[in-house]
Amino acid sequence: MSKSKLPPLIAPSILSADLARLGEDVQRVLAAGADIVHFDVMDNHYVPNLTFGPTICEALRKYGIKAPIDVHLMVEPVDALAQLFCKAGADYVTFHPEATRHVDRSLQAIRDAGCKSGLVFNPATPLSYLDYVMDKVDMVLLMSVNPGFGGQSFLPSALTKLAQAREKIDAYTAATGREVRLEIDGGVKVDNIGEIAAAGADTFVAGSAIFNAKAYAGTIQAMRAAIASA
Ligand SMILES: O=C(CO)[C@@H](O)[C@H](O)COP(=O)(O)O
Repeated sequence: MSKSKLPPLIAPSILSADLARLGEDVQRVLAAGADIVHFDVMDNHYVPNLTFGPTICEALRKYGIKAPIDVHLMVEPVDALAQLFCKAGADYVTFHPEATRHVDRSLQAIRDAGCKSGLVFNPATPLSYLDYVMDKVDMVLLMSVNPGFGGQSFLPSALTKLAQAREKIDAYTAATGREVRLEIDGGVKVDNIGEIAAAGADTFVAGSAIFNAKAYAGTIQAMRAAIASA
């Protein structure tokens, strides 16, 4: 197992934010030290839950949120919504490869729209998709829960998969010089983030662990300390 050489990014998932005061809550979590905003888009079709669309992303930009917005599409089909999120101010747009017919084309379309692109892997989705499209991927997102809901427990099998993804990304970076982020999402807490970092993640989505904490800054600092000592 090897750690990533990229600086770690803490990405609070707004699924667990105070949705009645979203702009304010996102500003608070960024002021507390978060790096990027993780935006979980659910369509009640690809996953059995329904959240927010591009208008909310646009509203956060209008409210003054300047941090990168990392949109995780749990939707099927992918392409039309991906385009709308790029127009609405997203920086990263990631999607599940099995939710689109043409993975390569969907990745390219996101890049053409000016965003960074990425693929998301459910616990049982094979990483082999990456072997064919790594040149068009800026972010690999591994789900450590089955997607659809916040507050679930981290699946330990994700640690092995993280190490496998780390190996693929490191080999790719060594051959091309291009960096690809490795993000983990689901059940990430202060007490397991160290072993998650040691397995190779560099971008850490945390919803309930941050937004349900009384002190956002204390939780984010504790996460950074655990990552640093992993
Ligand atoms: O995408 C998802 C769930 O589908 C995640 O982003 C969760 O929202 C993370 O929440 P916690 O497990 O950290 O509470």
